[in-house]
Amino acid sequence: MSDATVLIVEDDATLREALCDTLELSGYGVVSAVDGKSALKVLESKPVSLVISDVQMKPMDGHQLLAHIRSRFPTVPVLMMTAFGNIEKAVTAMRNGAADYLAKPFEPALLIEKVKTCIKQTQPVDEQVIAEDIRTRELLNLAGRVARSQATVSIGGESGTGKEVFARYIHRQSLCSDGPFVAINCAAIPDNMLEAMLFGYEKGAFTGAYSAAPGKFEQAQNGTLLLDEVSEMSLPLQAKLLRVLQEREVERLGGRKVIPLNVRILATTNRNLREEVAAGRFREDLFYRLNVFPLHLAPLRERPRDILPLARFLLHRICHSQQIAEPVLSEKAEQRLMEHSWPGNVRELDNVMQRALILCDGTEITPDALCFEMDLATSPQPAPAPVAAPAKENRGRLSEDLRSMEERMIIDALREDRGSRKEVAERLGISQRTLRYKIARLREAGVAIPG
Ligand SMILES: Nc1ncnc2c1ncn2[C@@H]1O[C@H](COP(=O)(O)OP(=O)(O)OP(=O)(O)O)[C@@H](O)[C@H]1O
Repeated sequence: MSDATVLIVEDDATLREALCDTLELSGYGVVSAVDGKSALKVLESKPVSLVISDVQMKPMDGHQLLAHIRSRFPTVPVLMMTAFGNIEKAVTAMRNGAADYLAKPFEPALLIEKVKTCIKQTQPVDEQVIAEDIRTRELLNLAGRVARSQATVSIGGESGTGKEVFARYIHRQSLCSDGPFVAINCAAIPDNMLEAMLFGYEKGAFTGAYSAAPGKFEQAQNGTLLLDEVSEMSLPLQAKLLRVLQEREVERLGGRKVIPLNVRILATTNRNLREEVAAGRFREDLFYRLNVFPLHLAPLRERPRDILPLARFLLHRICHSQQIAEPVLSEKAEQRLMEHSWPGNVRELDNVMQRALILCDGTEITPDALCFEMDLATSPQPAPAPVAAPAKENRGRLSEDLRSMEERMIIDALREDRGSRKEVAERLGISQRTLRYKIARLREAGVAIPG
């Protein structure tokens, strides 16, 4: 018995019943719909693992239904059934994102085999990469191709654009995907600790090194090491990193043994590395080592066709992890999401969706439930009134969540702009005075302010 549910969309009642019976007998949960419109209703109301749809249907044909599913339910695979001999339709469907196709008539055994494969191939929710906009699709395609080489890849782009998502994707598509994926955030760790964490250390190498420990390079052996925010590394440490990358071997701190490395290196940065080199903050030779294959993720506002599929995906991911029913986005809410400029990119969209889930009535997200970060930064209290009362246990948490989100945004922005108050205020869309006031409140509360 499988816990997967298959949705069958077929207007021919006899065939529909035969398909349902075959799948039910094989242990699948089955729901059916007579046309595209009712299929979308089913998808809105319950989680579905796979859709099997006829191509020739009216008024919405299978291709149109596929387009709706790709944009509104991007995580659900679609298996298309085409008339025998109509291979062009099958090719078009595959190009438009169908997982596979079946040419009618087909044997029940073939149906079961294809269903099994499609469901097995469905990626876990945390491995999915949404790429609906042509710019993102092209980049993903490029990432897939470069993944199979051993080239060092640097991934640039504003904060929250999905650089780590792409790095993980490259690892999964690479020849070392069976090996470990190890990430280290170079910005979050003080320099002397970062060195020990990267290269490892022997017992007694420094005060507090009570036992030997392998570094991230060793941990990533035969896999991938992601150097997140690599531009934040100090110049002396950059020199040490360069040596390891050149020699392809590492020595632990306080150790003598040379450990040969077989590690694929990926690096991300939200700064312009060329500018960092020009300003003398980043070594030119290390820049060329890391920049063998540069990929650049555009800000979300420059790939608008990603916004709604990402919003639906993020909603699905949050609801899935919290095991709650998934509300739909109203048309007006979708419009509002499209109008926003997303300075915090996909991470901001994720935050907006998390807040919307707290504020909405549980079935539909309307514009009132969309609380953007600029609203948080400009108003001392959460601005919008909930459409309906949020669940009781969430009421007290709401203002607390919003306040800590605001604090985090201010601190992140200060860190990113290296403490420049003017740029931070501009970026957050608040006056310098308001920013000064908020920083003073944070200091009073004992929060360390960067810069
Ligand atoms: N294309 C995408 N598909 C699915 N989820 C995405 C995508 N892009 C970003 N996300 C989600 O957005 C959030 C931010 O992404 P990520 O951490 O990869 O960004 P980043 O560019 O590495 O950010 P930073 O520079 O701040 O480290 C994560 O929750 C991630 O899962």
